[in-house]
Amino acid sequence: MASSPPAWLDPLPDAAGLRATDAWAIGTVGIPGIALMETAGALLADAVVEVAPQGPVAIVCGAGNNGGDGYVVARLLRQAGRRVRVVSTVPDERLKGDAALARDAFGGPADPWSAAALDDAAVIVDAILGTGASGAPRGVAAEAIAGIAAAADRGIPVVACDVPSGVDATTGEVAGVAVPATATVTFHAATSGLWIAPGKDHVGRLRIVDIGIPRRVRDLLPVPSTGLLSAAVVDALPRRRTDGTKFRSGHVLIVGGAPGMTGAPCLTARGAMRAGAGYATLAVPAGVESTVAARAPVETLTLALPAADDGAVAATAADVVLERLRTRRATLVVGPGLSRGPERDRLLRALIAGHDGALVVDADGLAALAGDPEALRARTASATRPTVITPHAGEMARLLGVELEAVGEHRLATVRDAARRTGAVVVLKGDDTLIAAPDGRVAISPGGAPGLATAGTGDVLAGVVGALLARDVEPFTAASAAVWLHLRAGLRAAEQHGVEGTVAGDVAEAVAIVRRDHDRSAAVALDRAPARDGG
Ligand SMILES: NC(=O)C1=CN([C@@H]2O[C@H](COP(=O)(O)OP(=O)(O)OC[C@H]3O[C@@H](n4cnc5c(N)ncnc54)[C@H](OP(=O)(O)O)[C@@H]3O)[C@@H](O)[C@H]2O)[C@@H](O)CC1
Ligand SMILES: Nc1ncnc2c1ncn2[C@@H]1O[C@H](COP(=O)(O)OP(=O)(O)O)[C@@H](O)[C@H]1O
Ligand SMILES: [K+]
Repeated sequence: MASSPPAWLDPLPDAAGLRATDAWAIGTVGIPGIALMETAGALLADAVVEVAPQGPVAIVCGAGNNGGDGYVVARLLRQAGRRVRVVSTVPDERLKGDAALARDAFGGPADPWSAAALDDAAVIVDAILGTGASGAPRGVAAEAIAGIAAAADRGIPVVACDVPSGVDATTGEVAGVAVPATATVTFHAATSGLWIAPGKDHVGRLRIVDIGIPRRVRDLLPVPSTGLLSAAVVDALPRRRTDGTKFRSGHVLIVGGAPGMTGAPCLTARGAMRAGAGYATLAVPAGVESTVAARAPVETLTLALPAADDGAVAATAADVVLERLRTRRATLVVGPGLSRGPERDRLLRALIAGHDGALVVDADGLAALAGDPEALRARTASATRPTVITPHAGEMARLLGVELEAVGEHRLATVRDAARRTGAVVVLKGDDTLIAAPDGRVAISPGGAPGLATAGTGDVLAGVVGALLARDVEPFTAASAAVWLHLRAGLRAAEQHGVEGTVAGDVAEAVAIVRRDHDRSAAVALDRAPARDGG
């Protein structure tokens, strides 16, 4: 990652980064490892008590320091009068260093793993694998993880130590079995894998606790290549000026629509205009132009394009679109409701080759590039042609020519691969949305807005991205800000209409409200800032 990451990305270390942080605290600052482990164990014990204030506690420990944390919890809870049963996935003699010290302080070896140890537990502590795990859980560790999952199915809550065992702390991948935690207590900083599906869905309530590692470590170690999106991304966006014009506010030209699919491009136009575009043009097949004009926001223009035999846009429409773009600079958004077929494949290639400005490819536009992500390289090689693509998992699978399951299982690797191969900024949509730049940086949007899981919200997002690119916002920032505004709009729309009642149009409207509220609170913060020298 570049040496100064954007201020709006909260760095998320990978497992190696977190281990380096621990090593720095121990080796350079001189904090004994066992002291860190004691603090970690004490904070974990607090969480266990919150989850289950009484009743027996079953603690399952692994071979490494994650297991060591488990022995600290065991000692502290036993001292507090709880009935504690500790089982280990490895023979006692495997324990070394701090983990062995913690075991000794607890007062001796644990019993070997047995599923029966969980039977009467009021709560289970998963201290099997942490940031030192690699690959799918093996042997007794795998057996114990499966046993904990079965107990969780029976309703026993599970508190995970640092990371749910079986979840890759860096990628969020689950190669075999993984613990479904009720809560996860993670130390110093949450790693990227805790935010990415499917691992994210095993974390439960996430608590990040301070174990006494000085914060300045952030400035000393390499900056992680992944980060969590923060509200500050909106501060990076330009605002309309009093001397602005509708064209300076940004022009978005949307190519899409087909018989039976007239709503999609209209939603894209709505998203674009509510995100600040001053001007939007809907370029649609001639046969549906009047329908689209009737359904689109009244502020938008339409442009009739030549249609193919199926009524959808013909390949020759590229000339009409490119001619319009020559006379009126715009960000091109291609794909919403476009429909698929060879005509669209040729259309896409002509637009990619001929359009010199910013481009967003979404939905059926991506289907036209199936198995050929490199088709975008010729244009992305030039910095003057910012390109953002916005696939969901199915569109991503088609684009890269891989199985849908593979995208779901390897979201971080897949989005990075797509960005590298296309040279574009790639938005892999889902509950967690990942935004990758070709240089390897990834911004993670944590999701948690199920109201967005409804038809047409992706079309709205494409319009928001288009509007921000049309204001000359750098593409990684534009895509990230669009995803942030869209997520918040999904939450906002659900406040008003309920999660079940939210529709895509509500989300487009809410984009404007979310932006307004953000800008207002930013203005208030400025008003409250201390006066500068002489002011
Ligand atoms: N450092 C510090 O100061 C602090 C660290 N802290 C804590 O330490 C944790 C990191 O500890 P760690 O580095 O010891 O690694 P950890 O995750 O316990 O597991 C390694 C063991 O698991 C094994 N193993 C690996 N993969 C496996 C697999 N797929 N399937 C089965 N087994 C597998 C591997 O054995 P192997 O198979 O390689 O012989 C190895 O023995 C961190 O998450 C936090 O909880 C806190 O106390 C705060 C201070
Ligand atoms: N649980 C979820 N499942 C699917 N999409 C979700 C979910 N939560 C939020 N979203 C968001 O909703 C949007 C759906 O887009 P997309 O799948 O393209 O739908 P459409 O093509 O109908 O507009 C994306 O921005 C995605 O990130
Ligand atoms: K764990």
